[in-house]
Amino acid sequence: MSIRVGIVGISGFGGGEALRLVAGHPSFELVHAAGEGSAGSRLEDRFPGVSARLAGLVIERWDPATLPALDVLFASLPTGASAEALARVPKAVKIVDIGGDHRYAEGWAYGLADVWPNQIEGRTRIANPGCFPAATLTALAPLLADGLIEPGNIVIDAKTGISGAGRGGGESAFGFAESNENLVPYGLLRHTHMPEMARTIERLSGGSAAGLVFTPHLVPMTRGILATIYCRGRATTAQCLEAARRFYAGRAFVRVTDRPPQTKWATGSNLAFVSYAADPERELVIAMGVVDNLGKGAAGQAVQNANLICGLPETAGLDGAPVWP
Ligand SMILES: NC(=O)C1=CN([C@@H]2O[C@H](COP(=O)(O)OP(=O)(O)OC[C@H]3O[C@@H](n4cnc5c(N)ncnc54)[C@H](OP(=O)(O)O)[C@@H]3O)[C@@H](O)[C@H]2O)C=CC1
Ligand SMILES: CC(=O)N[C@@H](CCC(=O)OP(=O)(O)O)C(=O)O
Repeated sequence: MSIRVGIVGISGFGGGEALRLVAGHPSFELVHAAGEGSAGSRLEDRFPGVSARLAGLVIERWDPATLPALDVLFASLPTGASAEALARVPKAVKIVDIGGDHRYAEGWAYGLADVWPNQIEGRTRIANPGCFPAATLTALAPLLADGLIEPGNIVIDAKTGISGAGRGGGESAFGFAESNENLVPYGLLRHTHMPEMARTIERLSGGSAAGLVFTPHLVPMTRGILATIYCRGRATTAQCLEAARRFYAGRAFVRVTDRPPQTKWATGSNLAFVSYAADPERELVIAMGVVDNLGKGAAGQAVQNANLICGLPETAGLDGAPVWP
């Protein structure tokens, strides 16, 4: 069975990773690529290593009115650029939005695929989580589900690779000379991912109010996120690990590890690694979550979501090993 796929924003980092995953997917066939500045170029002009089968595909100017017949559209546009246009995509086309315009929007399922797969299956509009929420919420979900930490008292200290800012670059974008051998905090007290994380923490904890502090830092690496999360709770390390192993039993993409996870473990994959260290005497629980910002943080999770809504095995096209070293 061939599922006809389109990618809008294909020249960007998220779109490029979606291209890589779709090109290697056993059931997906890329039939449409779209963008703005890149419109008119062939895929091989932008991606010299693309397979001969896809090399000649021309990137179209993004216009929902001229879409060919598609089963699934991956949208990887700058946040703020997709809401109006995606509303004009025909209902028959399933959409996975990698950007931030539809998280908790009406009619859209929140695509935290390892936690709520059943709420994604059967839907046609999926909002992929942000990259920091993907790392953070995957680590916190088992603790919140078991009441092991207080949802009102959470401090998230996250580190991200530079590709998280996109090719176009967000407010945190720097050139090589500024980002190499440098460590840069940004978005303090007002990062756009805070409301998304707060809302999801409330869902995970059965409605208790979330209270969180979140500070992301840019580090000089291309990919990867490590979220180190400080919480209040009386659990032991063993209880936290056991809760996570139970919560993610049978789930393909979350690995619960005894030792603290490292960003390189996830590079190029849709994996998330979680681990915990806790001191009940001090009522301190440290949760750690690692993802590739372009994998579980973007295109990997998007393909997982597309698999779920297309009735495919969740792991289709995603079971390759990470890149090492
Ligand atoms: N980078 C990451 O790690 C993550 C990114 N995201 C989100 O994914 C989305 C894409 O991010 P990312 O790939 O990093 O960003 P990039 O800047 O790398 O790419 C965005 C792409 O969108 C295209 N584009 C911009 N404006 C328009 C428009 N008006 N119409 C059509 N195409 C347009 C551009 O294509 P062209 O070259 O043709 O102009 C560009 O290549 C964002 O919402 C981002 O927040 C989410 C999780 C992680
Ligand atoms: C390094 C860097 O700039 N990272 C981005 C996160 C990318 C992401 O997940 O963005 P959306 O939620 O908009 O999809 C940021 O902090 O805004």
